[in-house]
Amino acid sequence: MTDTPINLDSLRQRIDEIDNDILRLISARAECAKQVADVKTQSDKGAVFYRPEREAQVLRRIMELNQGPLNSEEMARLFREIMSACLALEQPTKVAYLGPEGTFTQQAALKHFGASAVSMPMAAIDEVFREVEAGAVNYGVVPVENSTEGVVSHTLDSFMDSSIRICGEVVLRIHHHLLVADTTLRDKVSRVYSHPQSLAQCRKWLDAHYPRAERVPVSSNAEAAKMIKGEWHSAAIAGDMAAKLYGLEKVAEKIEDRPDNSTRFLIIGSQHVPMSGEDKTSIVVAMRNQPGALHDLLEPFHRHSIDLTRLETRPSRTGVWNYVFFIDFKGHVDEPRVAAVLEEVRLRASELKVLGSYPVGVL
Ligand SMILES: C=C(O[C@@H]1C=C(C(=O)O)C=C[C@H]1O)C(=O)O
Repeated sequence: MTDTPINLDSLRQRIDEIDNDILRLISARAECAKQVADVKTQSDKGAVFYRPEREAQVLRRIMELNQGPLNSEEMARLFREIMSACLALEQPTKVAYLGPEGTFTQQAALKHFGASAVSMPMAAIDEVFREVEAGAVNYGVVPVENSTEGVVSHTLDSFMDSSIRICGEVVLRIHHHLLVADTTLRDKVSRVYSHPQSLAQCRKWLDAHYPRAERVPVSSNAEAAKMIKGEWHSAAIAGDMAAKLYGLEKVAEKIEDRPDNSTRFLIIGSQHVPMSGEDKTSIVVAMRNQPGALHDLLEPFHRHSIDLTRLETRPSRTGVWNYVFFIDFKGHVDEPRVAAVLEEVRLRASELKVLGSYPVGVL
């Protein structure tokens, strides 16, 4: 090793000097953010402090400028936290998420808003919607689709009778672990608790390693983690946050059947988000029950070369909504070509609701 004491000392002195600079610069940035808050308060009626499009632009710019040695995701994560703290100086952001504590949705909320946001667990998806609608919180975070198991239908259904808008998205890699408590007899595990989606995502692994264990679906992975505390023959499938929160040990790590297993979450609120330069739009459309309805709906997108990223059909719950399609596509409602397509779709559909245009998830 070349680390003689003299070298180590001088390197640490250099790090101290750099830290002084970082401290000074972060403080200067925070001062600026406070001034931004003053400008917003003076110019807006009911000032909106959190600006998803601006945050996405800041993070994308940092990732582009970054030249290492830290990788761009890591660098963006650090800037995410700096912005989170700056925004908290403007206004503390309250975020409701699908709880209980320790769920992947909480992890998604943390990833999107950073640690300075105040996050509150809700017992169900429609409660998250209600809290946002009532103005009790600024934003909500709900899961919407999983790469292995598909759509979270509760979330889509909640949009049908709500005025809530989508303000953002965040995608999380989902790693599941088999967890036990310190009182569990590991070789006697006869029951595995988890959320039905997680059980499904680990089906093959369970078939291979615990073919005889009873699989018990519960309301969330965090709930599963909590339940096994008093049961010596039970294990839970959950993620890192739940493992840490309930002090459980990992018997096996990353047991999801697909290595690219990920879940997409939506940030819901009430604001219109301006263009960030790389955006998505979500709409819900009802078509009349007639042959060729789906073709008529999709044709304008094709003709205007607009990229669809998701198409989901839900059964209608009212007479008006015969066939209901949830469509995500690349682009923003403020772009003329998108506005033109939506105008055409509006003429062909019996109902069209724009759920929101928002920045494509950065982190
Ligand atoms: C500073 C602003 O307010 C908030 C904080 C941001 C930041 O720290 O960079 C960015 C967007 C907003 O969420 C702003 O709107 O520019």
